Amino acid sequence: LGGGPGGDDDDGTLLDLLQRVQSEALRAFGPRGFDPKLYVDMPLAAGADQGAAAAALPAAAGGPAPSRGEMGAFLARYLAPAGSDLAAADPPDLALPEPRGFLPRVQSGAARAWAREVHALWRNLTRRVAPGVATARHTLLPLPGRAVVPGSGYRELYYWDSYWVVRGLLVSKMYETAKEVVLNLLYLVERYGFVLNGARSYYTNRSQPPLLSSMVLEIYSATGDMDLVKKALPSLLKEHNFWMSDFHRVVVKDNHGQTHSLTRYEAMWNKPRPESATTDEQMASNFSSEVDKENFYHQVASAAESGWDFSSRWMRNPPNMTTLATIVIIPVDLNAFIYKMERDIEFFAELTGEHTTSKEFSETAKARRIAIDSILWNSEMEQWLDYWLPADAQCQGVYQWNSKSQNRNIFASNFIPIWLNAYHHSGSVKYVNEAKSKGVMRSLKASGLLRSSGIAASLLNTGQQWDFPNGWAPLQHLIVEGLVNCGSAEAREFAEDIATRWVRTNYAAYKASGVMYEKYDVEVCGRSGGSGEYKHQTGFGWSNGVVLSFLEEFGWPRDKEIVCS
Ligand SMILES: OC[C@H]1O[C@H](O[C@H]2O[C@H](CO)[C@@H](O)[C@H](O)[C@H]2O)[C@H](O)[C@@H](O)[C@@H]1O
Repeated sequence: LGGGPGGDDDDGTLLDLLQRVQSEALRAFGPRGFDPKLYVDMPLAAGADQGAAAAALPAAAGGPAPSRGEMGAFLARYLAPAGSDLAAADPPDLALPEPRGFLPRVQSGAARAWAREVHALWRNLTRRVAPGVATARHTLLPLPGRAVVPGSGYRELYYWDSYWVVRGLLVSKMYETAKEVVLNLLYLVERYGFVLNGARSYYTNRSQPPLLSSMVLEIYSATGDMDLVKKALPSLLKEHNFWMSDFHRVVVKDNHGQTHSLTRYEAMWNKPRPESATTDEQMASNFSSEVDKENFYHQVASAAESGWDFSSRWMRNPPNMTTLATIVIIPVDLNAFIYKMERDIEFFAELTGEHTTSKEFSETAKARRIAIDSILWNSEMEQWLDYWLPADAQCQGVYQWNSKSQNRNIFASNFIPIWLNAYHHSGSVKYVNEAKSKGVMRSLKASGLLRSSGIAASLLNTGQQWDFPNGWAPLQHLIVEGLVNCGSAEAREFAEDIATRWVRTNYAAYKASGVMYEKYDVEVCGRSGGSGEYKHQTGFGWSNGVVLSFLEEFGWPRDKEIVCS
């Protein structure tokens, strides 16, 4: 733990320096509006020397706080602005005002005008890492191609965000840019053995929800690009190995004596997250022993690997953040994503003539499907539930399944496996059959998650951002697409209803503020989401991708109102 597989030792010292800068900046500028990530994203200024910067840092911890002026002078002299090592890059395939064949079923003038604006936003989010960026002077990692970033303070490429970015780029017919995004992620797998949380040296200790194979599949389905499939397959096998590693793997024995392998999130890190070190250290001050602090940091970084950072989903005692227990939880969504990855690999291997691999992955996927159904499905609630291992689990042994260990709290993730419907390349096998889909739909309708402006992440308002009343674009999309793929008219109608609520709130917020948000408050149409450890972000890659996908899937008739109802 603590190293990160990138092994960029020289970068460790740069990060040490930037973390010290972060804590001194907090002392100098105060907590109001403080953005800890800003400081670890700063490159060394041209000509500045790291040793000299370390020596010149205004105050040593424990001494008097530097003044605002001293801190400002230090930053100006030794560090360059965050983001200055990324250049804006015109996407080669952004046709303005709209590409040929764009959203043919969007007939409402208001919806269409807005969709064009969202389409144009890809230009603001496309970047290229500046030439010569190297880890000795930058925490930004070099990438081979253009990156599409989420927005605001998220100025680098992110893993799971990229899936919805790619979906949106495909609606925008930006096939070349979509492929470049994916080639960057494949490069990260080749360089680090897995896709990093994001393209920064401080993200080398963890991944994010694994959706790379899904991105390749989407691009292949839109373009028939076999070159991409051939290039991707070896990296996908490598990525699969990463998720199958001993530390991610958990074995549970069901009540019939059958053992099942499933997967959990676990970061290779037990220190404060550099991008939020001041926050993590403050929370860890509730623990007196070093061991407890390290365990806490480990749970925090593992929650960040889940993409749900942070949520009552990972807390033993919500809303108490110090009770995070991420690594003893077998998450529903992670296992659904890996099942999908296994099916995709099966398909790609078949396409490229690697029949043995294809067969092997067909078997692996079948075993995971049985595991998900045996350990995570709850037939009484008609949802899939996260499974909690014993508190002291090292996850090395075999755990006996116990119905009481399923977490009965309601989260949007409990419904994500319906997304697996009809994603089998054969198109004929549904992950969830008709009767089960009906049950899941019934359960979702009764869950309390669906509010006037979309699906909430959870029912609990903890002040964390992946909890009530926040709704997130990826969660709406996975559920809506899952419902569409159920195949029944009733499911499609329900899906369209959720999509309509979501599009309206995104539209209203955009009209009021001119920006797309990272998340929205599902209780109030047009209100962005709040809470959590950082201030709200705009831009925003996955929100743009999801509204474009919804508009493509359902269209927007001339007479359908787009303003909040
Ligand atoms: O800086 C704090 C944390 O921020 C990231 O998480 C959030 O933004 C990501 C980019 O949009 C998104 O993928 C994630 O789901 C959000 O919760 C980052 O991924 C974390 O690792 C980081 O600690």
